Amino acid sequence: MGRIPSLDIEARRQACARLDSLTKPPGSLGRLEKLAADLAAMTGEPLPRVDPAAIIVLAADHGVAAEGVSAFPASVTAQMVANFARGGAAINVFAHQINARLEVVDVGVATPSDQVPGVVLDRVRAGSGNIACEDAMSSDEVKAALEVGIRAVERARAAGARCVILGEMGIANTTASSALLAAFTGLSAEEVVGRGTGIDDARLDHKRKVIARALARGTGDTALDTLARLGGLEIAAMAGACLGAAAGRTPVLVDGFIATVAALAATRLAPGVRDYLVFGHRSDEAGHGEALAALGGEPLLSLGLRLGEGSGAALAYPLLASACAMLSEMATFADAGVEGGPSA
Ligand SMILES: Cc1cc2ncn([C@H]3O[C@H](COP(=O)(O)O)[C@@H](O)[C@H]3O)c2cc1C
Ligand SMILES: O=C(O)c1cccnc1
Repeated sequence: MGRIPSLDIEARRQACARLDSLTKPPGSLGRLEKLAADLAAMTGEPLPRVDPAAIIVLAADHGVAAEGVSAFPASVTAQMVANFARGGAAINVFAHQINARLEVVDVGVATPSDQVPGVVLDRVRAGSGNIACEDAMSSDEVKAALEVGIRAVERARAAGARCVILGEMGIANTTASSALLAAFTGLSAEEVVGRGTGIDDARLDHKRKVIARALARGTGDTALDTLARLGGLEIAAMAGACLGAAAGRTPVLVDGFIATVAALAATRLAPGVRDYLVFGHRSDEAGHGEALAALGGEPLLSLGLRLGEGSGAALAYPLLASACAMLSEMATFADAGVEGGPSA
């Protein structure tokens, strides 16, 4: 992976000039105009394109599931991987709608997905350690997981992808994500804990205590160390995917809570990643607002989703495609003979 390039100011300038020459009052397409200009700056293309999109779902298990922090058993991770492979999950449906390539990568499901056709096996270890009482993984394992994400983005780009959507599957990963968010921001367990798959009040209180125990073991001196102590294999892989996409000027459409925390981790590893992030939606998971605030992210959609898998980002993708189409396909005042253009 190379260094992360700066945004292309000249491509943004050209995109902005064109936006003002199109047959509409200046600024009347609101955030779509900013999105078009941002995508030009990211890609270095005055007329950017985001099609085709590629969705990468990273899957792994979490030792902390043994603490009873999820409404579902850890075995659901492997079962959902099989469901993704058969095409039956929400993300399969949304991927199909936006004609996106969907790849499911086993980074560390407890039971290897080697019997599941179509799943990419790029395993670092069989599930992470229980962060309540041990590190999630070693520093070398974090580095290996980052590489898994970088490789997945390289495959997507080789297949022609111009935009990457990162999704995840891993029972108990909202616990690890909350712990990471607290470590990166200095917030308390109370401020970052959420209901994940839908736990009740008693379990929420227990989950908060589990996160507090994990944080009390120490949060690490570097972002890599924090990921090793409190993270998860798929979260580290998603962070690596953000690094790889940014290095190749490929916009990353960020999903919900877990994906946003992974993106935050990536920016702590390499601040330049931030320039390549577009935020798809505001999740109902309690800590998502804090994760977005830490990144200064303004999501496109707010639909009350709390699923993950990349689902909210996939739903937001048509807005990116519309921004690009608007910029390249609308007529200018001059072309259309409409009065009142920029030079009038
Ligand atoms: C059937 C099913 C499908 C899912 N798809 C995504 N998640 C989401 O829920 C999990 C995180 O919540 P928690 O931390 O409470 O376990 C992750 O796997 C996430 O991707 C799912 C969860 C379930 C049960
Ligand atoms: O926002 C998310 O990514 C999320 C929220 C709850 C459960 N799983 C994922």
